[in-house]
Amino acid sequence: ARTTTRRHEWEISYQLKSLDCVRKLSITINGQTPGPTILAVQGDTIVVRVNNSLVTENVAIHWHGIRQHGTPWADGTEGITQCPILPGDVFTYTFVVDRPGMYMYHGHYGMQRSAGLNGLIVVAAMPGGLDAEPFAYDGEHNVLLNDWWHNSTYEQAAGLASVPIRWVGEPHSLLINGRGRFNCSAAGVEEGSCDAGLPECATPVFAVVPGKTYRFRIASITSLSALNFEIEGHPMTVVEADGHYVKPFVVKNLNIYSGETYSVLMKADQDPNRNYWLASNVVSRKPATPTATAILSYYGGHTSPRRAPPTPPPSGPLWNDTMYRFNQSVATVAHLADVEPPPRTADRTILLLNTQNKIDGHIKWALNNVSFTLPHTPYLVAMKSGHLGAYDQRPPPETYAHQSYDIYTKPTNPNTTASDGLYRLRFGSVVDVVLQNANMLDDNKSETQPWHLHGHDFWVLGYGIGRFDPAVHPGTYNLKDPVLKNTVALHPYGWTALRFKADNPGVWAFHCHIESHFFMGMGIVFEEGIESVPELPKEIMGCGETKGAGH
Ligand SMILES: O=C1O[C@H]([C@@H](O)CO)C(O)=C1O
Repeated sequence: ARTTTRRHEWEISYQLKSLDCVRKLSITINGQTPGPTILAVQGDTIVVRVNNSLVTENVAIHWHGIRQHGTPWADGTEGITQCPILPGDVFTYTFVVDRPGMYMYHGHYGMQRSAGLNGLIVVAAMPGGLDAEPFAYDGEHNVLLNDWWHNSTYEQAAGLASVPIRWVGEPHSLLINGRGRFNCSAAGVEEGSCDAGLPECATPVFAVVPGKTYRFRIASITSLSALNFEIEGHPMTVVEADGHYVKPFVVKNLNIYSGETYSVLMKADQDPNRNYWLASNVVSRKPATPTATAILSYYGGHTSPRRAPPTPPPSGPLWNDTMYRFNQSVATVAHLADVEPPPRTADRTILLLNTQNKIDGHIKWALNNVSFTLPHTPYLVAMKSGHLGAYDQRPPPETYAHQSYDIYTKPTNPNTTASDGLYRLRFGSVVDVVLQNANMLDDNKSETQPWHLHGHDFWVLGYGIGRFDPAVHPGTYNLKDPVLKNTVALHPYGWTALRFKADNPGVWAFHCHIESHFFMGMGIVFEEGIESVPELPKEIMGCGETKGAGH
């Protein structure tokens, strides 16, 4: 079959945008946030020439869910796979989209993703190809969900690094396809900075033809929030998650964590003479942000497509109903047509205890009591060029005191250490990772963490609430039809078990997709097959110990 090379020329710049009607300095691509949607067909090569016009700020862009087989330098993770792109510089990302599905891209430097540097990648299946959809639909819509703050990400970062911490707090708005509606008459809105009449923040409208079936491709790029998405009066059949077809199941509303994508099918079979709400609500953390809405409108119906529906917008499930969300996680298994049974056993198991900790009074997150920091020389570059002093050579711990650690109480000694050491995996080996959640620094508090792996999809073997027992729980793993994903929820006080093959030569991040949590050290890095990575492009070098080696 014929594939295409799709070329994009992007200019990254700061602009004043009013995504929720409140003016804010935002990072844009060709003047837009969200950036342009990359449309492709399975097997296509994507070429994006990124021009950094941020003037005083570096940049790097990650292609979330794209595995980068053979192009590990194009993953876009600053400090891991490349040096940042300097102001005024141009960097070209070239990679193949080898699986159909819904993906995204976003900044992976500092907290730029939260400043607006994000967008969608939609990869269509090759018609009649091996990965053709095992379902039919008449039309499709894309939905990009986000959360949004009015203060700058620099202010947020400074707050997170302060003693005492100034936490980012709940978002000011939720966005649907980059649009939200802040209440301009609310307290604290600066005079003249909010304009409810701007077309930029007009409520999005999704139009459907009566009787037809639609595929909604839904992605969450939130910085913090777990969301619940609902189309009023229209049940949704979940058919895809993170680029893999799932055994169809019907939901009234969908829980979606940052970094996840889903496709759902929706039948336009309701009264066409009125409109319906699409609603996005915060779940898992106590909401302090109004519902984001869009409008579903039927073509030919006797109403204006912009008219507000006659009913109140769906408010979502109870925010703290953990089991409601847990059950959706468990229900997400592979479609018969997309079952790729995992290896029966793993060569190596890494148990990762997720804790909130402190270093010199600064609040951090740690895995097995190590809080992650990025090295100044990207691992990929350092390892290929023999700069072994560029990062901590001691491997981080494989496990924690899982028999004695009490996940239900706050850490007795919250002090932790920071490291930029990484996990080196034997090429081709099968690796299990079990994430264990625990109580945070405050009593009776444990939060959902969405974990994202670069360079691979992993099988989701199991979930539990409570303490993971390595002698018992592996016996309960789903080895029959586990779904392959790149992002997965770790529920409060719960555990999540994953398996993947270390078969993609390169260096890959595995981290919490909450922007501020990664900033606070909540991640690790894997290396595999570094010896078979070919000569690196010079353009990824030029920082840290490779100063002078770049362009
Ligand atoms: O990392 C976090 O910090 C805050 C809080 O624990 C401290 O203010 C919070 O809710 C997080 O998820």
